Amino acid sequence: MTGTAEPLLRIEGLRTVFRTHGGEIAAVDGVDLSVPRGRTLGIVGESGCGKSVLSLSVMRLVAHPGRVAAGRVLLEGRDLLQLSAAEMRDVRGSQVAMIFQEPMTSLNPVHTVGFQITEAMRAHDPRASRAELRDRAIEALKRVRIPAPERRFEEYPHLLSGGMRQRVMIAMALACRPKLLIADEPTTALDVTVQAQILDLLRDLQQETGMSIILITHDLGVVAEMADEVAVMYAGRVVERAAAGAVFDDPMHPYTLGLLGSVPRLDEERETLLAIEGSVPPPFALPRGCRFHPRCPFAVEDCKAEPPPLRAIAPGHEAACLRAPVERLAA
Ligand SMILES: Nc1ncnc2c1ncn2[C@@H]1O[C@H](COP(=O)(O)OP(=O)(O)OP(=O)(O)O)[C@@H](O)[C@H]1O
Repeated sequence: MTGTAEPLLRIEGLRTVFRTHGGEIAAVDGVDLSVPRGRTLGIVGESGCGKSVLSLSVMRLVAHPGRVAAGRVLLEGRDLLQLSAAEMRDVRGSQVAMIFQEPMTSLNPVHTVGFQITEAMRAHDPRASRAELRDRAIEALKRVRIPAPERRFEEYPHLLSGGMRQRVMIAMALACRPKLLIADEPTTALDVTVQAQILDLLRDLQQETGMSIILITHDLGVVAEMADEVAVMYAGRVVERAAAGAVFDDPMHPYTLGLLGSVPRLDEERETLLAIEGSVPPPFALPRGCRFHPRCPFAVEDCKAEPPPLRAIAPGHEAACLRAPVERLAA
């Protein structure tokens, strides 16, 4: 990753497992990542590759029968996995906040928007008066560019459009000025125009506040627009990691090439592939060796032996592939 300054968040050797009838499975299996201050890390990969479990692990919100089995999640050097439940509650919202794909499931339909924002604020500042909280909540609605915030404050969530609901969620998430915002598919449920508005808003808010963002998405267009750094996940592991420009211009892992819908050719033009065949194997049916090898057009016998570690292929650009960079393989 670029930059030498200490990152805001460093994830080391994270492993999150679920107990199932067939035994314990690892949905996140040895992930190392870092998020620089004020920057956006995009985490991409197909459905089921472990993106959401990774973010829930950072928030310590993995529900039973799941648990974080190993690793460290260092926020400014402090390991969140070692905090007491009370300390972690304090970190959530005040230092790290999260927004999800479908805001309606996170907003309570029986309470007004204002009530929900002020309750979230009260949890972190129990001594604030009602009037103070109201003012702050309206301020928070203004920050996310919600028109007529005083009126919206009194309304119930179902009266708002999907885009407005996501703005309310962002307002709640940012109310306590977190240093890190985790956005899990924040625009997936929205139509394209609204999607662009929400991404613009997140970018503006990042400029204003200097917060870091982890943006989780299966949409490479969103990542291209937003991310400074990109981590590509496959079957619970990071398979490629670099500055966003490098991942898009010079992808080195065959899976990334597949996601980008392109294969390298001698004349350096890209030829479109319809899709990578097959799907992400579930954690209980992982192939030996490289987890991508059954779907990989470049796989050789050695790929079936050991899982390849992430290694630097170019400065600041890592890939977990014996054959990387695969551009060379086209020659
Ligand atoms: N409660 C659970 N019990 C067992 N396995 C689980 C549980 N929750 C998630 N998993 C497994 O963990 C793996 C990763 O899931 P995760 O939701 O993180 O993927 P994702 O990349 O975020 O996909 P999506 O975009 O569909 O949410 C999946 O194979 C899933 O089956």
